[in-house]
Amino acid sequence: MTWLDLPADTLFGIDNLPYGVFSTADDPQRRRLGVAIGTWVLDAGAAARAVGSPDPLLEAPSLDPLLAAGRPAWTRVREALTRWLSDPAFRTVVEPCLVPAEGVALHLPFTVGDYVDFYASEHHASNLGRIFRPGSEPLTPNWKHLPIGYHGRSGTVVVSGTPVVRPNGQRKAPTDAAPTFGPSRRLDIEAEVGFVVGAASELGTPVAQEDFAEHVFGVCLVNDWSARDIQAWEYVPLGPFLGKSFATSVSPWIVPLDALPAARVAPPTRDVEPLPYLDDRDAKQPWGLDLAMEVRVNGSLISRPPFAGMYWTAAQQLAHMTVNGASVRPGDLFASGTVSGPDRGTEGALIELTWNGERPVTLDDGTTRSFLDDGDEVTITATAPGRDGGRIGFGEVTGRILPAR
Ligand SMILES: O=C(O)/C=C/C(=O)CC(=O)CC(=O)O
Ligand SMILES: [Ca+2]
Ligand SMILES: [Mg+2]
Repeated sequence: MTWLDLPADTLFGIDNLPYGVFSTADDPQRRRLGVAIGTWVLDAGAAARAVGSPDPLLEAPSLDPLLAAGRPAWTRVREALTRWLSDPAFRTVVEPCLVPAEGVALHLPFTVGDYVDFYASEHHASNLGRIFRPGSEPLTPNWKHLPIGYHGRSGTVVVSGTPVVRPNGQRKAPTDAAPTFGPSRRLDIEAEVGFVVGAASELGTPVAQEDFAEHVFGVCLVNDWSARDIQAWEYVPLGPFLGKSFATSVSPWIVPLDALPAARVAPPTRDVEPLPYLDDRDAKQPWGLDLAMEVRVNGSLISRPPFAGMYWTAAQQLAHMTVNGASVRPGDLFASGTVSGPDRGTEGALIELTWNGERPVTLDDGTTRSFLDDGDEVTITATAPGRDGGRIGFGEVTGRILPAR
């Protein structure tokens, strides 16, 4: 229980406490570490000072030092924040450190290190296989043996709200004789879940699945904007490149893994036996997570992707990403891959929802979309089960398309 007067159905209750970085209109240059609670942002550094235990990890203008500090520090800081917001004895000193959330600007909360994007939804992978590689098996022979991924461009990871300029590039439809250059005509979204690495691992030493929570700090939402025409022409044989590197949007609030015990679920049954380092069948609690996502274009709900059905978990992805000895560093971000369910209306990308443009979606204003128009605003939200029947909110990742330059 918190001494704040929060509605029972708040998505930012005391069992969530996601971390972000904010500034206020009267001091726009000063970035501060904040924690979302109800309709407020707690200035975490100021609160620590107010209770008489200033904390350098909370004074930084980003989450970087906290991420690097590792699991014991994450536990200590979360326990302290919970105590300050629960124990009425702290109310008079902590309450002045609450800032109304509607008035703050939210920034990219950490320095993004390496960025990896996976491909973990069987439904998405099968759909894209059918669309991109008609006549072949939808799933490639490796798909159920390893979590397929690629390294993306961390420098173009942007915070929610950043406009996305339509990319120019080479486009070539299978029927075109030669490629042409110009603005993408098939600009798409990918609704994904991102995992933020905190504690580094050692070069040469893989991170086993059971050590997932020692290294991963928290979870955010990701929109992996994708120019399908550029992608389809460029991706053979090395994979996505300019069709995805122009921008990747992330939500500003990082929900700690510690907020998600009630969200953990068993992943779907795998029909191919995984190699030992990927096997999670005996794990006490594998890392399936029951996030209910929603995708809106200009406010119209177009899809509800279910994260619980992802074939590969984030713990398997981290184990795979490091099994060759590659290390991870604070701020590394890896995304799940597009979250698509088996049913119509649960696909995480327009290319699937509209089946390559053949069946456009109708928005609430009566207009239709195969892919995104200039001016369109895409917003992805998610919630997960929380304590005592409550829900954990992830906030949103949103972005509006600007015309090509
Ligand atoms: O199947 C392909 O050739 C391409 C697939 C993608 O575009 C997907 C990708 O970025 C990974 C994902 O989000 O699942
Ligand atoms: Ca993707
Ligand atoms: Mg991208």
